[in-house]
Amino acid sequence: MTSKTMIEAKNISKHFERKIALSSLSFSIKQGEMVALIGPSGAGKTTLLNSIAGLVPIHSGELLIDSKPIATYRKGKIFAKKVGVIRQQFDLIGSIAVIHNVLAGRLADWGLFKSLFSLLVPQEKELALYALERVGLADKMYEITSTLSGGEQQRVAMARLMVQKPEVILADEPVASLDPARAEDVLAMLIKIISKEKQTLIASLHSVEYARKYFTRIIALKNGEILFDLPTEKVTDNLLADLYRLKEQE
Ligand SMILES: Nc1ncnc2c1ncn2[C@@H]1O[C@H](COP(=O)(O)OP(=O)(O)OP(=O)(O)O)[C@@H](O)[C@H]1O
Repeated sequence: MTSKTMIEAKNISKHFERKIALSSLSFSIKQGEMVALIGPSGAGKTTLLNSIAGLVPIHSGELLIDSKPIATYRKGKIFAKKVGVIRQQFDLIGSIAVIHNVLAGRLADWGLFKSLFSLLVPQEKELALYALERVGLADKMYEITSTLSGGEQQRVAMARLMVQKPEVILADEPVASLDPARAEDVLAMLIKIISKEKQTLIASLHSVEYARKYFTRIIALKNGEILFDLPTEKVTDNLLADLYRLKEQE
């Protein structure tokens, strides 16, 4: 069975005033791929993820999500079912119980009334419980979100994504704020959930070790350009040395 193409970038470029953040990038990503975006600080990783998330507009080129130009989606329910984002700040509401943050993943499917009513009487509680069990937080369902540790909040954000079930998940440095043991744990959990649901993952990472261990494909960005785009097993130490070499050493 051939998988469908979920994301297709054709010569996309983005600049901030005179700074070129993305320089004519082209690639395509199929359903079910696990793609790590690596590269030195300022390479354009966040900008690329934000472009695919529809958070920053590109200046030129074409960006297709599930074969349709991103601009045709507008912001809304249909896009939320296609693309979900885990950001470094997790975008959780700290002052409400964990269950409400998890069920916020259902907003794309619920009408306004059901969404508001759910704040009083949580709707589809079993769904939230199932997702929280999967990330090992079932006992924290009614705790106020801001009282959880950074790692736990990261897992709440993941439970919310499980409930939202977008086809593509974009994660910007998903484990940067966690200690190494917790980071591995969270990353392994994320990969497991995503492969089971046949979702597509694109994550930016500073850890080459994690990129090699958990992802099937690595796209390396440097100065807004793709330095290499290869299946993980083809990424050599020489290529990595080139990627992270400082300018004065070139
Ligand atoms: N809002 C902005 N305004 C101006 N310049 C920006 C803006 N966002 C990003 N840039 C610039 O675009 C380039 C790419 O930034 P980006 O954040 O995408 O890199 P990155 O690879 O994610 O870096 P890091 O690994 O440090 O997060 C950088 O030179 C950055 O300074």
